[in-house]
Amino acid sequence: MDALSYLTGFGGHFSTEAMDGALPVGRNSPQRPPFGLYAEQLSGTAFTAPRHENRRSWLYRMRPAAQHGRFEHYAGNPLFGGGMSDAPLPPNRMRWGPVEDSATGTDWLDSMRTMMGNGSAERMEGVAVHVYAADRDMVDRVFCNADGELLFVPQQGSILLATEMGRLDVPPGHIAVVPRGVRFRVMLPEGGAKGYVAENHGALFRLPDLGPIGSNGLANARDFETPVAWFEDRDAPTQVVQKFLGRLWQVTLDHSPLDVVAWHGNLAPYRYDLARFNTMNSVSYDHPDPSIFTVLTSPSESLGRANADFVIFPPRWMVAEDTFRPPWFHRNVMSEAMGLIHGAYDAKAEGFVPGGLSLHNLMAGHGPDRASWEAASRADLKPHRIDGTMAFMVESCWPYRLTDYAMARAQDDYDSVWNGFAKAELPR
Ligand SMILES: O=C(O)Cc1cc(O)ccc1O
Ligand SMILES: [Fe+2]
Repeated sequence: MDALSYLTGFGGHFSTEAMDGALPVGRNSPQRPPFGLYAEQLSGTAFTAPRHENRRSWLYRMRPAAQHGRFEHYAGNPLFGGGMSDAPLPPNRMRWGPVEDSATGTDWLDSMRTMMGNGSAERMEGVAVHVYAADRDMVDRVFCNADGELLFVPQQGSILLATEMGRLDVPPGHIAVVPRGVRFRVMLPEGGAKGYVAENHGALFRLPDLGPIGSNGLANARDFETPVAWFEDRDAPTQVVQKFLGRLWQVTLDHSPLDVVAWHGNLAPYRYDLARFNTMNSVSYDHPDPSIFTVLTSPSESLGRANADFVIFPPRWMVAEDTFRPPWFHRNVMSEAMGLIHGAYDAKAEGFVPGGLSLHNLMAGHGPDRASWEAASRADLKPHRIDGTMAFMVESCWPYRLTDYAMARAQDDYDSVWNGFAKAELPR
């Protein structure tokens, strides 16, 4: 397939048409849109959200999205959504091995497994973390999430997201966000794909404020890429599976709903190459709080307290003097889900592997494992480059609960990575 085209900028007001003359000019809803297309507004924020937060787009499509029958329960994947475990959640540190393969012939949708989540789709706050391992394209069907926007973090295999608003290539090392309600299909490379998906029920992801950093840095707005309009004119039965309030529902259309010929607005899918992140770090002493690595943030209603922060641990120089350079020991009021795309993470010498996942819920004591602590406490503090690695964290102000699926698969010996620290010797 030819290289796909993108429009650049975060949250910009884009206009794009896949056919000349399809996009109405000067008004959103003309009496008769070009070619008999149907105008449809898709909103991501309340109509009355302040202008700087207001996100919506106008779609010009071959049939109205309203033209569909009754949704019925979809039984194809009980591990996606479906609620958290009723068993009491212990305050333990938790860790999981790499995403397990699915049965041969499983597409992205049926391979999705919900690991943890907080808040509620119904109250429109909180975040969930899912994993996928698929080896088959979605054929004659699309997915739609009414419960929030989806942030894809591919770990193995480049995925193609064919959405109502255009197509995105998303290789490992990139992330992509599909807005709530936008229908899409996931296409896979030879050999399949694995990865993580963070589902944001709350306020839309945005770039964090930069404060004293100034007007540039971290993820720069110009590096976000939104697809140009693309559509398929396909009169064949197409199943739409929709997640709504944590359950999966299905309806079959007689056509592909990926039939948006033109659109304009500031609510759209986007992708971002994590290698473009302009990483900041200490050039004097001490290890900064990981908020310095925030790519995207979804605020809660309390100032400075994120519903979800998407944070990365990218390659970077470590130069701090007289400093324990890896993450310190800590107990946080925020809760931390972490994954590893590739390489090794500087606080865990062993056991946190690419494709794996960890959870440190609020007040769980954690930080460097003993091997990392010993190495870093004795290291010669020359400038050192952490290379060939990309870990990420979905940090939330609400503690995560686990699904039964995740509970059953947690490593049972994770606590032991903090065994055997020698007692401090006080002067007598
Ligand atoms: O726990 C972790 O590994 C994530 C983390 C990284 C860091 O650099 C500082 C604090 C923190 O929670
Ligand atoms: Fe932490």
